[in-house]
Amino acid sequence: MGVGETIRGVVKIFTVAVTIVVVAVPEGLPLAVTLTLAFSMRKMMRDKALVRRLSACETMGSATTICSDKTGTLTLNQMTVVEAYFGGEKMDPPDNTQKLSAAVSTMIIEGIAQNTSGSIFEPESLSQGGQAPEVTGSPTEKAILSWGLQLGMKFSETRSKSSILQVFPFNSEKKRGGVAVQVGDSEVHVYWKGAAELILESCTSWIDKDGSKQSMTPEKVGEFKKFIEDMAVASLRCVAFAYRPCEMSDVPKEDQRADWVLPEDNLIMLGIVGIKDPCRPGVQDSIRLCAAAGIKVRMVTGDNLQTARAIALECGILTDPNVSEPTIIEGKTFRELSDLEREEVADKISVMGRSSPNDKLLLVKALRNRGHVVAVTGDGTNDAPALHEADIGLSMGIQGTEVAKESSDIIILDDNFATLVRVVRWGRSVYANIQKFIQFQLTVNVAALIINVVSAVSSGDVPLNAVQLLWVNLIMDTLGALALATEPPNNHLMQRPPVGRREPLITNIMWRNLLIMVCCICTLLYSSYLWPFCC
Ligand SMILES: Nc1ncnc2c1ncn2[C@@H]1O[C@H](COP(=O)(O)OP(=O)(O)OP(=O)(O)O)[C@@H](O)[C@H]1O
Ligand SMILES: [Ca+2]
Repeated sequence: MGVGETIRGVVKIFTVAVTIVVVAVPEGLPLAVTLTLAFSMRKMMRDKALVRRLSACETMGSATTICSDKTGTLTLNQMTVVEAYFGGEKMDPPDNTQKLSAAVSTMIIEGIAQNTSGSIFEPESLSQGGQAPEVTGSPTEKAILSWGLQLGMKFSETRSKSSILQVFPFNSEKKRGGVAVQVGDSEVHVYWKGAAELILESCTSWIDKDGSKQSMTPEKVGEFKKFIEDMAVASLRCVAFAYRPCEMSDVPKEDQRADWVLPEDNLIMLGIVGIKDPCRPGVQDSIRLCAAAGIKVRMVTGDNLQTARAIALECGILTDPNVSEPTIIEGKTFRELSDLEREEVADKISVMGRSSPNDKLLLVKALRNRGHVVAVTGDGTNDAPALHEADIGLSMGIQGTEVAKESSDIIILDDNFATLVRVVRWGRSVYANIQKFIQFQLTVNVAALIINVVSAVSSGDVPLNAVQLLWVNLIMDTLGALALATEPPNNHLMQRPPVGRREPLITNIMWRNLLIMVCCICTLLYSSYLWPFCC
């Protein structure tokens, strides 16, 4: 045998090998995955969800549980003060201060105007019947400031009467915010405002409607608690106002004042307000849709447990009003469990009240350890760790802070729970489209592989050479990917359980279809090839 012939033989073996590799590798897959992700990302944008990490679309489709915030996501975030309890009595309507003495009213108004992170813009034309004052700030602050206006508060005037010495801004961890103001030369007032039952615990006395200070007897504590409970059952957010007088001599000098920790014990209770934040319309339907899709929705909120329960009942997360721990649990109780106990309890939790952002993180960790694919919503800066830890972090486009948005995979532009459910639908469609493409591609590849290998072994030659096969692949892959990747979601997708973490991408049914199709294709091709020999 000559050298030329040997080389030709080697080249032939090489081309056959290349041909077999070309048919065996599903080159179209990355194209199809990217196409379907990019396509649904654009569609999701129209549905008010901005995808930051492409693969999150697909992960969202396999989510088994959603831990959702309450405020703004399940509710409208339009808060108004609808109940108030000051001077030891309920005010009816909540802006009726007739029973309160002037001193008490002044104190309440000073507390509202100074102890706030919001602001009020008072247009000058108001006196001539012009525009109404404009209130800005977080929804809770806005509600309280608007209520202050109803009480007759003159915002800038009240603020100019005293000067602020120190501020402790509200945070979700401590659930309270405070301020120290100097009135006159030596008088200092420290105001606190925050989660009602927590503030109540720090109070040792209360202010009567005539302005006299009464000590906080167990009966009175019971009365306050009853009032908080009643408001919470009516799904109101409860915020308490407390106060403590100080002397200028107790306040550190100006150069050390930055480290001054505002005194938070021995407070005097001024009163409590109940803030209504209605459920979003349509939230019930979305939650029902999730239930049908096998996704458990859990509410994690900073609000009082009873308020959380009432809202959860309203929007359908809970159906039985008498559920108990651990279905409905307080953040503190959950925090104090051991890692193992937490994992056991996590599965059962539907509502977590009075939670801090760290509790959210613990819940996400516990659920993930149980094998769940967890989607979490968050808005605050300190929600960032939970958003990071979750399989899919969803931040709020309107209420969310930049930090939360940066840590999230998807931004829900309208803060609405219904959008979240639409994201799940798109996610499932991405997953289904990828599955369809894989099935198509594998069927063709396996059939082509069998035919090529059998021909190569039996005759030493292949039916189509490498270049021809590449052409076929090019056309088939791109068009196939385009067709299958852009298929829109259908309703059937939301009626089956989530795929979760463990389910294989290629299911048994897909293998079965694949085998049947491969058998059909091979039989057809071989019989058409062998037919002339038989006749
Ligand atoms: N600006 C505020 N000043 C004082 N107290 C507040 C303020 N905002 C909220 N609170 C109190 O803190 C509690 C909840 O605070 P937190 O910020 O943790 O919840 P949230 O994030 O607003 O709620 P969610 O988790 O449902 O979105 C409320 O129940 C209320 O009593
Ligand atoms: Ca929150």
